[in-house]
Amino acid sequence: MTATRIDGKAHAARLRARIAEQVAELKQAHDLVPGLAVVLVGEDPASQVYVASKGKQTVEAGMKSFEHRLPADATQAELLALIGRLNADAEVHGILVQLPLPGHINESEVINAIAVKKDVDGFTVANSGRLATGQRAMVPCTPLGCLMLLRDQMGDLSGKEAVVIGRSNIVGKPMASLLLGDNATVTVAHSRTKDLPEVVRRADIVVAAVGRPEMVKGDWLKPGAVVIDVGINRTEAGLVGDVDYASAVEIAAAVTPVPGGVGPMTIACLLANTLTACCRANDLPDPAGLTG
Ligand SMILES: NC(=O)C1=CN([C@@H]2O[C@H](COP(=O)(O)OP(=O)(O)OC[C@H]3O[C@@H](n4cnc5c(N)ncnc54)[C@H](OP(=O)(O)O)[C@@H]3O)[C@@H](O)[C@H]2O)C=CC1
Ligand SMILES: Nc1nc(=O)c2c([nH]1)NC[C@@H]1CN(c3ccc(C(=O)N[C@@H](CCC(=O)O)C(=O)O)cc3)C=[N+]21
Repeated sequence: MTATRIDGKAHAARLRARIAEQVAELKQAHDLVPGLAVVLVGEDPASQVYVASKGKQTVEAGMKSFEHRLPADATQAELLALIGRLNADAEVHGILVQLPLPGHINESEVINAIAVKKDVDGFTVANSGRLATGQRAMVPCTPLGCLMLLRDQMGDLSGKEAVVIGRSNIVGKPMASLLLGDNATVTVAHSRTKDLPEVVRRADIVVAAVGRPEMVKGDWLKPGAVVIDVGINRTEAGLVGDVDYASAVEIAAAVTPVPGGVGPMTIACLLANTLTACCRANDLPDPAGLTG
């Protein structure tokens, strides 16, 4: 039997509709409009595509979108000055600095200049630490989107064996924290992991965030596993994930496709975090069902 194709695109569209409703209520009850500022340094074509779709979906949800494009040779001081202005701007509730940044810029200094309450990516040290210690945080968008898809597919994750492949600060580590928060038993694998197929074979949940086209094969999987493919790899054959979808669907219970899986959820969760940041900035309760 072939696995369920987890329709991240449709799930994200439903999530955005719920966000738009809550944004309309916020406007009506409190005359507040959430605002998201996106900062893009340089002209990386893939980044341009994401930034454009983020701006479009922000406006469609009834929020304000502010785009700031800096040339590839912009200095770190210029970037920090811009972040300082956005931190002080009452119309801006969320700030996203598109990564990667050009090599001459210190990424962590820039990210940590973002006001913690406006850090809708959840990438500052303060928000990473809050998530890791179980305190109220802004949760990184991609892992939050993966968690929502997993809960939707499996219900309670308590006691499930989860294997996260990849240990980056923006995907793998926060994903592991979220799965622990839902009481899964979590293994984090990486490039030094010995016998990765054997590690993956014990997992009820596999989250692949590696950046290697179609690395995870169907015969690595435990029959009935739920597989979340975070990978976005541009190959000559087009956009592919980190999971070999064709062989995975023969063994798994459910698999996310690329495109149309995690990617659209990432952007929807960015909108969710912007709404959450706006509510928190105004001492209102968190929006229902959006914070993970
Ligand atoms: N859909 C979405 O919204 C998003 C998608 N992405 C995509 O997700 C993927 C991962 O992104 P990101 O976390 O930023 O990537 P990083 O390059 O920061 O991290 C990759 C991780 O994979 C591990 N790894 C590399 N090779 C292997 C291997 N052969 N076996 C096991 N582990 C390996 C690395 O291990 P080590 O630490 O030892 O080097 C590292 O921990 C990329 O394809 C990226 O484009 C990213 C963000 C959002
Ligand atoms: N500060 C920061 N925050 C990020 O969240 C961030 C970032 N920098 N840098 C780049 C990565 C990557 N990322 C994606 C978002 C959406 C899709 C997405 O919607 N993908 C579509 C396909 C899009 C296409 O065709 O290119 C899909 O999977 O269906 C993919 C990748 C966010 N990132």
